[in-house]
Amino acid sequence: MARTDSPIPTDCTRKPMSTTPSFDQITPPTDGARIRKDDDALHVPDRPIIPFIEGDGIGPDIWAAAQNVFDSAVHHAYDGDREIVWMEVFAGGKAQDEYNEWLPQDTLTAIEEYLVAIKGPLTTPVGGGIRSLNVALRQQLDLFACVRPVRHFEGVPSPVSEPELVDMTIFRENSEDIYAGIEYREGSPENEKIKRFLIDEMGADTIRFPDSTAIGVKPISEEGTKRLVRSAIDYAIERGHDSVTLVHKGNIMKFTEGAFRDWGYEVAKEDYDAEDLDGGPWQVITTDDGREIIVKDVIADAMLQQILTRPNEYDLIATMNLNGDYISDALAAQVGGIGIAPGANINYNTGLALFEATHGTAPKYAGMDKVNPSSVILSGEMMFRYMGWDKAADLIIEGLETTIKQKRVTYDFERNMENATLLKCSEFGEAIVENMG
Ligand SMILES: NC(=O)C1=CN([C@@H]2O[C@H](COP(=O)(O)OP(=O)(O)OC[C@H]3O[C@@H](n4cnc5c(N)ncnc54)[C@H](OP(=O)(O)O)[C@@H]3O)[C@@H](O)[C@H]2O)C=CC1
Ligand SMILES: O=C(O)CCC(=O)C(=O)O
Ligand SMILES: [Mg+2]
Repeated sequence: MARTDSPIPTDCTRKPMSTTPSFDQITPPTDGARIRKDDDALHVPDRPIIPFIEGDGIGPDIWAAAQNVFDSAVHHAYDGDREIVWMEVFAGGKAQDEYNEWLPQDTLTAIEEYLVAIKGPLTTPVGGGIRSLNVALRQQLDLFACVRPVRHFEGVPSPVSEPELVDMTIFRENSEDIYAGIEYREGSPENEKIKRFLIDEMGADTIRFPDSTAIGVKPISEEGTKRLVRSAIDYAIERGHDSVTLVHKGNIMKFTEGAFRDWGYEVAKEDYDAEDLDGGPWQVITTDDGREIIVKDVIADAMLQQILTRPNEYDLIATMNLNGDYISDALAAQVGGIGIAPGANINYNTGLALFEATHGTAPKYAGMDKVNPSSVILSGEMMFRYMGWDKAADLIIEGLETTIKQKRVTYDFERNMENATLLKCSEFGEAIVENMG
């Protein structure tokens, strides 16, 4: 049985609202209009204002190549009747320069007001310094689903023998888990306090080295789990997928990851009238048009083996934040690497969506015009589909597929391909444009 509240249908005909949000330092463009959502539909004007964050490290290189592809795809698809009105907003290094802050309020306001945005990667130091700006954006905007489709493009070199069998979409819970940042440094008074509480009051007797232990907390909630699993099931219903796999390590983390599994099955039963498959716990949902969607579960370590040995048995994956982070890079490697792995951070209730590449800032390649821009380009392709601009999205896929088949590729593919032509990041973007339609 299908719920009706998402994925969000689009309506490209309605007139935009006229109110303009106020900013400290940004002047919004006057020649575009806002995307907005009401009555569960996304309303996209012909000249939508879309905020973008260029990103750190390789961000400026891949953004320049991608923006060229996006503008060309829209122009080719709609012959000048539609156009993206880009609005730069700041986070990371560039925000330090512009605002002397890592994540200015202007940026959060812009994404909230304009509803659909796209970003490049942002740097996060390990072991100290600022907490992740990527995670902060997801948490502060409550973008609870990180949606990462992974599939193979013909001709892309891969470390596995049948990469074409990989066609999965990861729904990674984006707002909870150890990413909540509740952790206490070894030796700090807070750490001591929490350790004493655990040992003296809660009877914890398995902290192996209590005098030198850092502590982290892993919050997993019923609400957080259920809204994520609901989004995955709705997506499966809407797009014709045949299974949703709940991935967890519930045998060890019984009350967090184990509860994720149980709450996931509860959603299937309570919201979609699912029935036990062969006595359970697997569930089967029958959609309004008579299709069957299996909701099943796999333990996370086994899943990392299964995606290599039986990739064709998996379709949509719903999992918690850390598992999703690991699985998305591992799966991306099977289809050619994180240079070609797109993603989106979405709140399916509010419609707010921030599209972004799966990879990071790859600092050793920054400014070299070298890396593969496909990840952010395909994130834009997802963005166009989300907006209902499928013709532009189709042109991007056509341009990318043809360019790869011509063996004109960036270093990451060229090093593993016979007789390929090595292109710079910008040249690869231009080749995609040449090959559109
Ligand atoms: N969402 C985000 O903004 C994310 C940010 N980060 C942050 O990025 C920084 C660097 O992280 P790091 O762990 O080095 O991971 P990265 O993803 O930045 O890079 C790791 C490796 O992946 C390959 N790679 C990455 N991007 C591309 C690309 N576009 N084209 C081709 N190959 C690519 C390169 O491999 P090779 O050298 O083998 O070719 C690169 O050395 C950290 O601060 C991290 O926190 C990390 C992940 C996501
Ligand atoms: O925020 C970061 O630095 C890492 C994020 C990350 O790895 C991801 O989004 O997959
Ligand atoms: Mg990651």
